[in-house]
Amino acid sequence: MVRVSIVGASGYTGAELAGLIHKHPEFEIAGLYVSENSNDAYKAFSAIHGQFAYQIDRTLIPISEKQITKLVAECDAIFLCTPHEASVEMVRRIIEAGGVVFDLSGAYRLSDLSVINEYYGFSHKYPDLLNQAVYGLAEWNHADIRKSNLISVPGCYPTACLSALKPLQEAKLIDSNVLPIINATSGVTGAGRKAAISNSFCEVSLHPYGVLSHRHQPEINEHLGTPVIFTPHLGNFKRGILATTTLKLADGANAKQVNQVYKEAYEGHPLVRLRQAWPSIQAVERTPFVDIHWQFDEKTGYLIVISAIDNLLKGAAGQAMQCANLRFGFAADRGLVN
Ligand SMILES: NC(=O)C1=CN([C@@H]2O[C@H](COP(=O)(O)OP(=O)(O)OC[C@H]3O[C@@H](n4cnc5c(N)ncnc54)[C@H](OP(=O)(O)O)[C@@H]3O)[C@@H](O)[C@H]2O)C=CC1
Ligand SMILES: CC(=O)N[C@@H](CCC(=O)OP(=O)(O)O)C(=O)O
Repeated sequence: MVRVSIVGASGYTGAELAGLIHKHPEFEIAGLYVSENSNDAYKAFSAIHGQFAYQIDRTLIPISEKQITKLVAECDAIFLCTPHEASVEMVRRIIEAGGVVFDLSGAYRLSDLSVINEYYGFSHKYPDLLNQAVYGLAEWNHADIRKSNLISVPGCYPTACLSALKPLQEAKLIDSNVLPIINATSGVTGAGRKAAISNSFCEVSLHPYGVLSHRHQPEINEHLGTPVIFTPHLGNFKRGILATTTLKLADGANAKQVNQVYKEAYEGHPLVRLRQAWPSIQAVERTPFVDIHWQFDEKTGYLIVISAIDNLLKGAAGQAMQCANLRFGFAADRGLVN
């Protein structure tokens, strides 16, 4: 069995991951951790996440950045389900101690230090590690994920958007003179478990945020290889993301070519479902899949692509599990689909 520890296990993505590992035939939980001064230190994991009562009988252990190194000797891999700033330092310590880390935060997803500073508001101290990090978009980077000790798991919106757009970009079917426009809506778990006025029950309706300034725009740009306009929205539901992209196809490109590139890109990748109907959040909620469907308008030359994921699964814990499967030599979907 592959023994793994989860830091940030009281949070939403950490809890999902604990659930996935608990039922995985090849992995087992070595330990569940929270921060040094956490209000949840020494509480039972299932006291916070009641769905795991009588299933995952574990205590949340507090851990400091400095103590993280000791985990490396006690398990085969560490998942960081922690805030970006906390991950920066913990990743460095794990890698220096010879460990394997799957970081769910945005700390190691971008390569340009000035872009990190602009969008995350801190200066990154470890440019060498940024170069070493493999971006864990599982269907696209599986060969590198298998060999890496530092896997940076993509953000939730980028997973939905890149899954929809990469087949077209790789096949050069997008008109490079017209930026793809992405409008995406997320459920409130996307913002994490910590209390905030903007995420409280009576404040959430359906509204845009981070317009022209969200950190996922440079993440999509970098890993797609072409700039986009990305506008996120918050919706009044718990989990899921639906992303609608409107883009102009390159001159001469047609519907048949589009169908073919999607088919070829995702042949043999069972967690991507090329649907014959428009995706919905209901169809992906609590599943590890990304659903994609598209339609070409011959009159205007524009293509509409819609993708949907569960932000906590394909957008976070599910994809982290896919990466861990690949890194430890299992099929990408092992333990994720029955
Ligand atoms: N929610 C989502 O849909 C997605 C989230 N992500 C990213 O994944 C990470 C986790 O997100 P999410 O689960 O939503 O966040 P939550 O706020 O729900 O959970 C964060 C967890 O980290 C712990 N934590 C905070 N600071 C530290 C620290 N210094 N050391 C150790 N543990 C710490 C918290 O516990 P405590 O503070 O009590 O110690 C808690 O367990 C974030 O970086 C987020 O950006 C990525 C994709 C999707
Ligand atoms: C609804 C909501 O607030 N969503 C989060 C995205 C969560 C996520 O995937 O992203 P990171 O790992 O990059 O934080 C946001 O917009 O900040």
